[in-house]
Amino acid sequence: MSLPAPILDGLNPEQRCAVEHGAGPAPCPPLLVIAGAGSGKTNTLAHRVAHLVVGGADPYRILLMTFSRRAAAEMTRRVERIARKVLGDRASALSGGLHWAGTFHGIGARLLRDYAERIGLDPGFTIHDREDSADLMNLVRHDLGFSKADSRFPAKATCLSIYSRCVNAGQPLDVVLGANYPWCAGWAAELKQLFAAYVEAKQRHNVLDYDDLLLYWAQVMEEPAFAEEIGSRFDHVLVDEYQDTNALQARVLLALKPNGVGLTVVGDDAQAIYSFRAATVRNILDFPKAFDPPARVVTLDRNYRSTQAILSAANGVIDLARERFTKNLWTDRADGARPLLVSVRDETDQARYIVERVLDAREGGVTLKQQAVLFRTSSHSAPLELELTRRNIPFVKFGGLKFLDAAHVKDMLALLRFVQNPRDRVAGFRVMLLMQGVGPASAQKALDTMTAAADPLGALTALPAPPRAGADWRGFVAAVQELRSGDAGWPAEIERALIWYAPHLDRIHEDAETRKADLVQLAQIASGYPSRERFLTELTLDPPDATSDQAGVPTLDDDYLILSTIHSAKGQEWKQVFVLNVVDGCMPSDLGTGTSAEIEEERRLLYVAMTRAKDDLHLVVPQRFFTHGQNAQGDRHVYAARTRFIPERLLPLFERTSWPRVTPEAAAAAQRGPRIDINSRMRRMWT
Ligand SMILES: Nc1ncnc2c1ncn2[C@@H]1O[C@H](COP(=O)(O)OP(=O)(O)OP(=O)(O)O)[C@@H](O)[C@H]1O
Repeated sequence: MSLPAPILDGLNPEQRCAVEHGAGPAPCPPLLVIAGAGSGKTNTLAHRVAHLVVGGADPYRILLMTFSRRAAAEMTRRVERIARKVLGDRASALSGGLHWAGTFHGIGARLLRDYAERIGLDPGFTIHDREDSADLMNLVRHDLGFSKADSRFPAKATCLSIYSRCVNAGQPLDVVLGANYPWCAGWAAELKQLFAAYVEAKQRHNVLDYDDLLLYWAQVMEEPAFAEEIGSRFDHVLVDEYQDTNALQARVLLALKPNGVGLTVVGDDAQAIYSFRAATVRNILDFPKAFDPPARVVTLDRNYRSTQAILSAANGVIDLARERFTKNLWTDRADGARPLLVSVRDETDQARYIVERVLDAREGGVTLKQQAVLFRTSSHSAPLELELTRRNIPFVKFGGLKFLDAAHVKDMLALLRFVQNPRDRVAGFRVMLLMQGVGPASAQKALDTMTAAADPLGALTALPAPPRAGADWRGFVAAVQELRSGDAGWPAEIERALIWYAPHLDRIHEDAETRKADLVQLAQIASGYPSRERFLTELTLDPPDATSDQAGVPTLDDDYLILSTIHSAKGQEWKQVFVLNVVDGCMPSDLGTGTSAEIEEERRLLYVAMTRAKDDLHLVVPQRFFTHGQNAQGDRHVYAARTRFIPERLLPLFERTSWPRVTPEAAAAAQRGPRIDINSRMRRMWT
C-alpha cells in the first residue's frame, strides 16, 4: 500500500521522489535529500515516514533523529495525521507516536541505558549538562593544582570546550589546540592530564556528559556484534538537519547502516550554522560517496515560504559564499516588496522602529505571533525588551537564558539527580551547600565517604550530622531516603522535594515567591514524564528554552511577539521578520571573525535569518552603539557599518530607508520662525 493519489498530489515532483524512494519489497537504498530553506523539508520527511508506515513498515523499527525534541514531536504529529487519513483506526500502532523519534543525544541515552549492563555501565547513570560538566572539570582542575591564582591555566569553560571539540570532531588534542585554541597550546600536557582525570571522575560518580552520550554510543558501535544487533533493531533510519551533525554522529550513523540500506538524511549545506559545536558540513557533502553505488540525491529547490523579492535578496547574500553546493531557490509566489534595509540612529531607535511596525502590522491583521525579531546574540535584544515592556507588548524569547539555568530550578533538579544517582558529586555538592552549617569541607567529606562505600545512601545515613547543621541535615537525609524509596510515586515526589526545598529557598532568595512560580511550572513539566529518570534525562538533553518577561510562558491563546536568536529560529517561519543589528561586529559577530570558515558561517546565519520571512523582511542597521561601562546618560559611542555580507552590488535587491522619516512638513518647519546670524556670534567670541 502506498499513500493515495490525493495526498501525493499535494507534493511537487521532487518531494514526491523523496517520499516514494525505495518503496516496495526490495531493500531501500540510501537517500540524501538536499532541501533548501522553505522547500518543504519537514513536510516531505513526514510524508516519507507516513508512506513507509502505510506501506507496512513497523513504526517501532523506524528511527528518526532530529535536531531538537520539539522537532521530533512535531514530525511525529504530522506523520500520525497523514497516516490516519489513510489507515483510519488501523493507524493505532502510531498512537503513542513514533517510538524511536528524538535527538541523537536522547536516542543515545536510551540505547546506553538498554545496554548498560552489557557494556559495564551502571544503568542508574545521570547526565550532566554543560554547566555541571564545567563544575566537575573545575573540581578536577583544582584537585590537580592547576587552578592556583598565579597560573594562567585555561578557565573551566575553556577546558570543557577543548575537551568537547576533541571528542566531537574526533581530533587529537594538539590538532584542536593548534587550530582552535592556539593560546592554550602551551598547556597540552596538563590538559591531557586534566581530561584523563575528568574521565575518571565521571566514571567514579556514575555520570555521563553530553558528549559521552555520542562517544559511548560510537564506541559501542565499534564492536561488530553490538553494531549488528543495534543496527538490526531498525529497518529505516532517517536524520533531519544533517548539515548540523558532527563527525561522531556520522560515525554512529554509518555504523548503524554500513551499506546505507534504509538510510535517509535530509539537510541543506547553505544553512549549516553549528560548526562551533564541531558540526561539519562535510557529513552531508560526503554522504553519497560513502556507499557503493552512491546514495541517490534528490534536491528540493522550490521555495514555498517567501516572496520572490525576499528570496532574491537571500539568494544574493548566499551567492557570495566562498563554497556552495545547493542551487538557488525559486518560487512562483508573487514578487512582493523588496526587503527593507532600515537605517536608524541607534539601538533605542531600532527598538522604537520595530515596535511601531509591529503594532502597525497588528492593526492590519497580522497577529504578534506571526511576527518575529531575530538577532545574532541573546544580549542584542535588551533595548527592545525594555521598550516592549514599557509599551506593554507581550513577548516570548527563545535562545536566551534557559529556564533550567535559574538557580532555584537547578537546586531542585540537583536534589532529584542526587536521589537518582547518589554518586553524582556535582549534584550532591550543590544540594548539601544549600543547608546552613554545611560548608565545602563537610560536604566534601560526606561525599568522599559516600563515593568509597558500596552502598552510598547507607553511608550517608550512617554519617554524623556536621556540627552546625543538626536538624537541617537530618531533614535532608530523611528527604533523600523517602524520595529514593519511590513511595510517593512519580510525579508526586516533586511535591515532597519541594517541601524540603521551600525553607531553603525562602532563606536564600529575597524574591522566593516569584521563584516558587517557576517550581510550580517545573512540577507541571514533570507530570508529562513517566518516571524520574526519563524526566531528568530528557530535560537535561533538551531543556525548555523560552523565557519571558513574565513568570511563565503565556498560554497558547495569548498573542505575543517572538524574540529569538537566529540559531533558535532554525526551521521556523513568520509573516513579518525583523533582523536586529545588521552591522559588522554583530553580523559577523566580533567573536566569529577569526577564520574565513567562521565568517562563512556568519554569512549563512544571515541567510537563515532572511529565509524565515514569508512576506515582509526588515534588516535594521543602527548607525551607532553606545559603549558599555558608562552611566545611563553617557554619550560615548562607536559608529557601525552595514554588514559586509550586503555589499554595494547587492543594494538594488533591497529598499533602503531611514527612520524616523524626516517629513517635508518637519523640514519646512525648520525653515520658518526667527532667524539669527550664528557665524557672526562665533567670530565675536574672539574679538
Ligand atoms: N508541496 C507543497 N505545496 C504547498 N506548500 C508547501 C509544499 N511543501 C511545503 N509547503 C509549505 O512550505 C513552507 C515551508 O515548509 P517547511 O517548514 O517544511 O520547510 P523547510 O524546508 O523545513 O524549511 P527550512 O529548512 O527553511 O526550515 C510551509 O509553510 C509548508 O506548508
